[in-house]
Amino acid sequence: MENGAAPTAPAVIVAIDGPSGTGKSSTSKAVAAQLGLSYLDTGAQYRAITWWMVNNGIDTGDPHAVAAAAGKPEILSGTDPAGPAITVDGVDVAGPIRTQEVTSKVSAVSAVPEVRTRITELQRTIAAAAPHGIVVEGRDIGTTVLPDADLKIFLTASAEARAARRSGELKGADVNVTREALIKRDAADSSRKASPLAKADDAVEVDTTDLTLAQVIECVVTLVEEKRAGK
Ligand SMILES: Nc1ncnc2c1ncn2[C@@H]1O[C@H](COP(=O)(O)OP(=O)(O)O)[C@@H](O)[C@H]1O
Ligand SMILES: Nc1ccn([C@@H]2O[C@H](COP(=O)(O)OP(=O)(O)O)[C@@H](O)[C@H]2O)c(=O)n1
Repeated sequence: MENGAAPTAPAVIVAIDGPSGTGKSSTSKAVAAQLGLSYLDTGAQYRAITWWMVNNGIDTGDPHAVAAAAGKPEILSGTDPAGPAITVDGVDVAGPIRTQEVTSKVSAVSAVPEVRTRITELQRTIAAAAPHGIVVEGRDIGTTVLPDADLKIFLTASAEARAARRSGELKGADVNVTREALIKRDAADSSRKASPLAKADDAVEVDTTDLTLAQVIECVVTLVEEKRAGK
């Protein structure tokens, strides 16, 4: 099978977690496209709700205010790996959710339990509806959102490699500033009470520090194909 899922291939649910810059989005999109699966970027959903809070004057540093507003925005996520769309109340926010302001506030918003309950429910509904299966990437997919996933991957990489990758994207960004911001966000995501960033006990850990993106994709595709063959 070269491209797309064979009509008889069983649906497969893949959870890909890990800290920032380990390659979750690039790997997940490519694996989903190659195997004919749907794709869900859960970080984009947390960014979208954060964008809405900022746009509506909610103090993102006040967990009570964030909790009270958590049910208000309507967040819709597309699942096409070739063009994953995200809208809030009908507005395309694919660009605005990537600003520095949203990036600096997203950890505080996503630590609020009411936000997580709402977004987790959306994620489970989307995963259940995927016809051939789905690759879902985030921080708590293997541990909390989809604990029965067929395959769980936990990507890691050194802080240096991750910072170099991220500052390559943010043209002109100082690599040391990027590294500190990334470490701070990972610490916040790992230490929160409500479903923190964590490796599930049954996840396969892949250290991508010295691997090319193509090598990581190949590794994950092989693991998915092995799972499918055994189903
Ligand atoms: N193994 C790798 N080697 C080099 N660059 C990579 C690798 N994996 C991802 N990248 C690049 O690093 C950046 C961050 O990757 P991304 O997939 O967005 O990470 P994450 O979703 O984990 O934050 C992207 O520019 C991507 O192309
Ligand atoms: N499953 C998830 C996914 C993201 N998040 C939050 O959303 C933020 C942005 O996620 P992202 O995947 O877009 O982050 P990067 O791609 O910038 O690393 C994370 O830093 C977490 O605070 C989460 O709490 N749980």
